[in-house]
Amino acid sequence: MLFEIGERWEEIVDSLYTDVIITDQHGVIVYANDSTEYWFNMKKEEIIGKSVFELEKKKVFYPSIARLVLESGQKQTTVQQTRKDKKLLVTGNIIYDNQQNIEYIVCYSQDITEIEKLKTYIKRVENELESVRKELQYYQELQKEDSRLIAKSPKMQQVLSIMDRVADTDATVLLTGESGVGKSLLAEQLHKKSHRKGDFVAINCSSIPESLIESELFGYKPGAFTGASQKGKIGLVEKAHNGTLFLDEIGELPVNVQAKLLMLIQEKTFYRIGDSQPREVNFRLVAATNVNLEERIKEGGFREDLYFRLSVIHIPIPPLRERQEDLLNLIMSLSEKFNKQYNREKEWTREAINSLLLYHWPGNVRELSNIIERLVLTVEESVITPEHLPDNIQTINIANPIQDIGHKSLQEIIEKTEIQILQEAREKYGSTTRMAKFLKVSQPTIVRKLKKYGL
Ligand SMILES: Nc1ncnc2c1ncn2[C@@H]1O[C@H](COP(=O)(O)OP(=O)(O)OP(=O)(O)O)[C@@H](O)[C@H]1O
Repeated sequence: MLFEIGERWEEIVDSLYTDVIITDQHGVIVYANDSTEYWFNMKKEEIIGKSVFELEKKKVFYPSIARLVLESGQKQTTVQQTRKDKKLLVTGNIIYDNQQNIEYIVCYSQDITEIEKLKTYIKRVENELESVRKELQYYQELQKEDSRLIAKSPKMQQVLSIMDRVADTDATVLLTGESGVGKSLLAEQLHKKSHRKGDFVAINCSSIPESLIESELFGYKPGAFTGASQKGKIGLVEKAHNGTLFLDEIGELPVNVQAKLLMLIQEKTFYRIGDSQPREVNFRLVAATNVNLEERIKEGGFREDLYFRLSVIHIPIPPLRERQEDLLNLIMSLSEKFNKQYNREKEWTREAINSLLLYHWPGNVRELSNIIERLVLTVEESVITPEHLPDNIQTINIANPIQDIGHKSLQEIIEKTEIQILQEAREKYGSTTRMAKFLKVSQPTIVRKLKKYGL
């Protein structure tokens, strides 16, 4: 038996949470259910008899769905904003008379305020997630670089702490130190930590012929000189725009180019060769050298004013022999690197490592890296022993150290011998208490010495 709605249909429609509005063919509201009062903040009696055009104008709701239906002549759905700041998904449907003319428009809606809020929230969270992801990626990259850089010794920690403090400034940095101490690697680190958008552009001033260095740095205008490219050339200075320009071996820069570099640092402008138009650039300058620039100045090979400009932040990098604490880590990390690179699984005897630890490394990390690479690559046996090491890297014979003095100072020999004895005592006795008893010193002395040598 069919359910008889009869006159109770109004009661039923009023009980809906959804608002229902019916207009005539002119957009005049002829019916509104109870929910309408809540959504539009108006009494039903105020709504009924009003034109949707008028209510739309007063922003009771916007846009009017009935208007959209009347204008298009067909069913419409849209998102509507009410004056209670709600968002409704409204649909307007047409009821035709017998002649197929529009008789009524029935409009009903669904509250999507929460969905819209949720959408905005999800969008915001997605954006935040994206920026966190980017930041994480940045720090992972940095950590990858950091893990390449072994710098646990107090002296290197001091270097890193100065670098951290100046990284995001524009200050020019001068890195000095013997060849192979890691100046280029540190310059690259400085760029990474600087958050500069541009590239890290490096040039080794000693590896480019004097006649070419100016055009390499500053570029030239098309056809600027005989043999110049017809297209002209962008110099490294321009390539480093918004980034870092690293001038390695700055002591080798020809004096005439030094003058141009000085102008560039002071005025942030330069001229391409053959060009009369000044160009502006913004970069961070990092320079490095293993020569004594002050002596170069005295000899007339380096401009003093440029030196003062370059050394705003002067960071001396200590030689490897002054960072004994890093040595073992470097040996381990470099052999892991080359084992991986050449698909080898070479191991070291304790004696071979001892010999490396006792050597004074005049060529610094580069020399250490070259030797480890060569040994990992060329030793046939799976274990590297002292016999595989180059002749100049030999353990000091404790029984007769005088034979192995070479060019070492007494202090160096004492330190290296002490390291060797400490290592052997630890191997044999294990605990610092037993080591102290055997070596006839106090246990705190043993602890202090182990710490001093990073053992
Ligand atoms: N602290 C370190 N940790 C790991 N690797 C290092 C470290 N220092 C230097 N190296 C490595 O040693 C090699 C030499 O370093 P780098 O070229 O930076 O030295 P440099 O001081 O710039 O030398 P030069 O004055 O001859 O240009 C590079 O392969 C570099 O990656």
